[in-house]
Amino acid sequence: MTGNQGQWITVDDQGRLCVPSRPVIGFIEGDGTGPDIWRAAQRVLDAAVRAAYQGSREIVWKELLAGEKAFARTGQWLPDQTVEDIRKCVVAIKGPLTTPVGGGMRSLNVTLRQVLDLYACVRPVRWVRGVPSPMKHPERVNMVVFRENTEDVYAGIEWPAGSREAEKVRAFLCEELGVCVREQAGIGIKPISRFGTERLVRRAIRYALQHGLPSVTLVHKGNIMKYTEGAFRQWGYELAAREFPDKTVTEEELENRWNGQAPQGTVVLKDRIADAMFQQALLRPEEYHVLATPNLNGDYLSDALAAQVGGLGMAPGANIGDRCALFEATHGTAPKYAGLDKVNPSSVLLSGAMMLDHLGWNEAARLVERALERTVSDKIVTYDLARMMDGAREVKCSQFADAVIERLAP
Ligand SMILES: NC(=O)C1=CN([C@@H]2O[C@H](COP(=O)(O)OP(=O)(O)OC[C@H]3O[C@@H](n4cnc5c(N)ncnc54)[C@H](OP(=O)(O)O)[C@@H]3O)[C@@H](O)[C@H]2O)C=CC1
Ligand SMILES: O=C(O)CCC(=O)C(=O)O
Ligand SMILES: [Mg+2]
Repeated sequence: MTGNQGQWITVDDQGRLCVPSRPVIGFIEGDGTGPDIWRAAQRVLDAAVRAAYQGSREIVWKELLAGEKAFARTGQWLPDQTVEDIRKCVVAIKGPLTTPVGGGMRSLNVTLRQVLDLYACVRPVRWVRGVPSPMKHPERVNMVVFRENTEDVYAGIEWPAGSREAEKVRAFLCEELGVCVREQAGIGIKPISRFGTERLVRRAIRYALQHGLPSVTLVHKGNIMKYTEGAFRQWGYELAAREFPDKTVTEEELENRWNGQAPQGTVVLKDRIADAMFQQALLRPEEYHVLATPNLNGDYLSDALAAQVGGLGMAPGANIGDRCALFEATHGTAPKYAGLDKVNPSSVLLSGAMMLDHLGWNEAARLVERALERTVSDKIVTYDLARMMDGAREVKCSQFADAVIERLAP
């Protein structure tokens, strides 16, 4: 029990959640447009839980500080208490947090993923009926990105051009390894490990098997970055052959052994070079289901795929580890709209629906999704969708939440 009558979620030794009827769930409001979208989403999530369970279940929210609000109140951008509280809550949800470009502090979003070891960034990209899209057939886009969340160039190992450290690394490379890097070059390191790759690909394959999805595609740039992205591909295939020998077939096996028909209950494991994957996602989206990617490819791909189903306002996500999960939209703080009660809260709302599914509260999750779809079908939308839609009624972020709540009733 906690002071406010909520109860802690616990995790058993198999990694399964034990969710009480009044779980304490942490939330970080976020910077920029974060407070607007969070307030809107929180109201809808509470209403959906009430509608689904008539008071027998309820989320007890616990605010956790990070970003500008944390700095203003504590002098720290990411207080240790926040990290500790997410560990304690096991499940939390956050708004976007600002990261300065070209200097200043490292990303708080990336730091949270690293310190909590939330190694899989899971971003489902699915079209909601009625949402305007640049695709002729947005309904064909239905993919889940599994992005490695702790390694790659996001590891934060880099030095500015001309710094003592960059010069030292340059000298080492030249003297010890015979590799010359131009003077006045900024230097970054891109670590990709077998361990990090295997746990991500394992999770992606398990997800595809559990959800009956036909394929998992490893998205890499292994022709150029042979020992990082190329290794990601290689380790992914090796993991599948070792741990899922009867459950995965490669494209080669599919053709040579199975005549193009994958056996029942198996997943086809493919790989695509990242640049080609972007055009495949536009031209033949129906051939892709789960995408397993290193960190940077997944970052780029998830925003591009979001555009195919209506934009960043419709793009949910989750950062998942073996114990904790932190849900968040794919997009950032959209600072030019901060405080205007304008942007689309659907991404964080759909992230909330993912969170409800994670808790096993599937009924409430389905209510959220259905009410959102009904609202868009009634052409009640925020500015981002309104500008692509004929005859839409453009509403504010908070009014959109009101409209979704009105449509929650079964
Ligand atoms: N996980 C996180 O917390 C993330 C944080 N960031 C951080 O956010 C800051 C801003 O990044 P930026 O590159 O501008 O990217 P953003 O994702 O914040 O915004 C880019 C554009 O996407 C559209 N958009 C974003 N959110 C919404 C929404 N809820 N509804 C409708 N449209 C939306 C807007 O398009 P339009 O202009 O066409 O209206 C916006 O200008 C940076 O500091 C960055 O580091 C970025 C990504 C993730
Ligand atoms: O941390 C940031 O500021 C950006 C992160 C990002 O773009 C993402 O996670 O998709
Ligand atoms: Mg991104």
